[in-house]
Amino acid sequence: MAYQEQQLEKITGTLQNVIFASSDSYFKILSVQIDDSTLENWDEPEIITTGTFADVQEGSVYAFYGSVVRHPKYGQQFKVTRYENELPPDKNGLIKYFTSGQFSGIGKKTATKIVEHLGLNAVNLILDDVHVLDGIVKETTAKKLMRSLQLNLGLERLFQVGSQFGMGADMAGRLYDQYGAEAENILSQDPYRLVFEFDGMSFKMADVIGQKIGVDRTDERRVQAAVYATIITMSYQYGYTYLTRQQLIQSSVKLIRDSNAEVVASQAIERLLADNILVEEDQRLYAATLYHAEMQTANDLKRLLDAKLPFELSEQAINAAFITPGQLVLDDTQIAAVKAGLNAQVFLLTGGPGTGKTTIVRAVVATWHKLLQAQAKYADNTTDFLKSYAVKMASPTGRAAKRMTEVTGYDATTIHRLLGISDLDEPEFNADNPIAGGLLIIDEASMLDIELTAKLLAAIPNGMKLMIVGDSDQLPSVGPGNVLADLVASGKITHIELDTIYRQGKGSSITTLAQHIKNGELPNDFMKNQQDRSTFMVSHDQADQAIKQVVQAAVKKGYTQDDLQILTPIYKTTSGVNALNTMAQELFNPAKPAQKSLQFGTTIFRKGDKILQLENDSERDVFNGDMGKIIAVQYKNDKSNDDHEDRLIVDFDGKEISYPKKDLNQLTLAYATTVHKAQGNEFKVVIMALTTRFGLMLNRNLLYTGITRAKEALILVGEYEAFLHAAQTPVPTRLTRLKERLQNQELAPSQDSIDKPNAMHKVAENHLTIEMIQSDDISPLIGLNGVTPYDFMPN
Ligand SMILES: Nc1ncnc2c1ncn2[C@@H]1O[C@H](COP(=O)(O)OP(=O)(O)OP(=O)(O)O)[C@@H](O)[C@H]1O
Repeated sequence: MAYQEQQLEKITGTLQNVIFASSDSYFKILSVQIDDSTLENWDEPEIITTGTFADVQEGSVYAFYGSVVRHPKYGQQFKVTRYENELPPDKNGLIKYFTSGQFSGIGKKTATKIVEHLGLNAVNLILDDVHVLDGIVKETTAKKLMRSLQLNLGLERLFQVGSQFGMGADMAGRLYDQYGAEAENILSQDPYRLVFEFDGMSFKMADVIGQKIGVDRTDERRVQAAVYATIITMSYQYGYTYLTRQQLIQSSVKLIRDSNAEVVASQAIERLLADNILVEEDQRLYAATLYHAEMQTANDLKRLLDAKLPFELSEQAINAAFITPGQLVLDDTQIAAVKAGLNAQVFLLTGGPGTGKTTIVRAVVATWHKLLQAQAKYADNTTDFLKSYAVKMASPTGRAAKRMTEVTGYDATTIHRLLGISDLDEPEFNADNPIAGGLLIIDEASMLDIELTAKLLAAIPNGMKLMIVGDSDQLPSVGPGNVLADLVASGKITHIELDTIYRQGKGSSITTLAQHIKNGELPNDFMKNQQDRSTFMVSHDQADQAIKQVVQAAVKKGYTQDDLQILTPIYKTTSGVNALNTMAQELFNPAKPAQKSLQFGTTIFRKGDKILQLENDSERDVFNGDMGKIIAVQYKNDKSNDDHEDRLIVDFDGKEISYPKKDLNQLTLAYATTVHKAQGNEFKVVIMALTTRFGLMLNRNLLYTGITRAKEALILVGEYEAFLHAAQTPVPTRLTRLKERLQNQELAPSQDSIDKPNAMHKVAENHLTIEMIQSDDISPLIGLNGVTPYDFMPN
């Protein structure tokens, strides 16, 4: 810390009162009476002091280190970098401190005894080991004293210990929240443990601490953390569910940096296997969570495929109830898709843009409801019956869910919400508490990763039909797994691919382009401008200016920021997300004089800005990829701001969400986004930038996903070679085993055919085949007395 000390001023003073304490961070504003200070130009007896503080006590004396800053509204304040509780320097003072009322059960006699036995360093000795009080005070008093001291001083000490290791107060605060008093010990004795347990602790950070405290490079705790960090990082970076042993060792060696690294890495793998942190299967090494997710997905699919259906709908029953949306004439594949959607226990529907996926979903939902309505009149309780067999619809993104609701007229939600997943807890709906309904339709399935899929499938009860809809040529999920492609490739699940493009008019040449890209080529007319597609071929260095001109022209034509989306593969470079966002913000929402704004990192947020949510936040019900608009910027001193914190209010399709400044890391400007972040969203106009500078990012699925986000017009900017290279380059293979598990039936003995009861199964305990046959062949349905196949037909 000495290196900072030279530039920092010091104030020793008594905390008079806490003017403000943030409810969700450790930020506080204090009024401090100065006893002593190094400040040269300060004549006032008090100073307003701001910073990150633990549970500081009014009336206590502290030493604050920091500097005087000028607040635009409130003038000069002392901004604290670190602080210490100035414990009284003599025995009498210390006795007074213990009897100040902060520590219940300690009177003058006990306080004197403690100070006499433990001396002036009593507080630190107690914090280090409560047993120093053995024989001095009763065990219960000792414990209480320890707890109060920890509350008052433990976090404070952790801030200091953390700062020695270059750890920010925010992280130290989170550590304290998770481990309490133990945090300091963990940091200074076994920081590598945090790589396994603490969200946000990278191996690199733990290693900085580990090296400072002198942990040997081949120490097994260090090596195990390196191996674990490697498998997790690679799985999430490349989307793998497993690594080969050789891959894992080779990559771990780079972190371990020791001549003996290969040997110790192998030993660490064995240890991690023994501890069930890794799982090995046929020379493949999995992080246990991913192994179980993959296994569970395969098991649950088999369970659903094997489960008895509550009823099967005959060809005739379906034909009779069949609803075709919008008077269309469906082709044979489409008709087969609707029937499979109604009948197959698990059904996969894939197809490119404009091939009719949404149309099929509409037909399935409408026909299902018609069948249900007809059947409901025979149920004991119509409402319960309709609820038990209702259609549920969900999608990985909020936007896609909203679109499903719009096109079908029925409720759709995010998968997170459907399952009741909150950030830390297990999902509310799971194998023991399954979701209810008769038919579940999942859209945008290309975005499903293996972990979410496992959670989703676990919560589906036997007999509930599952229809999975997606475009398998889009980018695979951000998280590990290659779920949609693996399901299709397994050949074990009823699958229909729609390949006739029906979209006409605006956006139709985009679907044709998509078809070519899918085949690994660019069409001959790629460079020829169409009514809905144009190309501006420029070098990488000119691309940002070209995009600027296109945006300016679009703004002139009356397109809004909602209509238009810039897509590019990466964040950095002049044609990356960051630079293009700054450029587009100036065009769509330029700064006005005296306008409020909040800065986070290098981003300046203003009212009216288009923004993107970067992570799942189930508490606020916003998810990675959701787009919204800033509708208010509030300063902490605004009269209307009761919370006294700087914040943004963001509107997500009618849902208003408030972000205190410390949560602004969840948001970014969204005029430009990566293609990955745009998956699941659609826009009227897409401007997509690709240049050869984007190198390894260029692949077919990226280009395909980007251009298929455009509904009405597509403008391609960049280098022809980059577009061609992307079209010709298949997406890198992901190491996953879901396909093989399904094919080889490598399924663990499971509770496959145990029926999980839910409301629906009570009705459906007996299997019913609804056909145009004599009712003698039909088992009686509990609660559905008198049902005949004719009841499933239209009136
Ligand atoms: N058999 C058909 N005959 C005529 N038009 C059709 C047929 N099937 C679908 N369409 C029309 O084609 C257009 C695209 O269909 P739809 O929106 O269902 O496709 P999609 O696969 O969901 O596309 P996207 O993934 O791009 O949303 C719609 O306007 C739809 O009405």
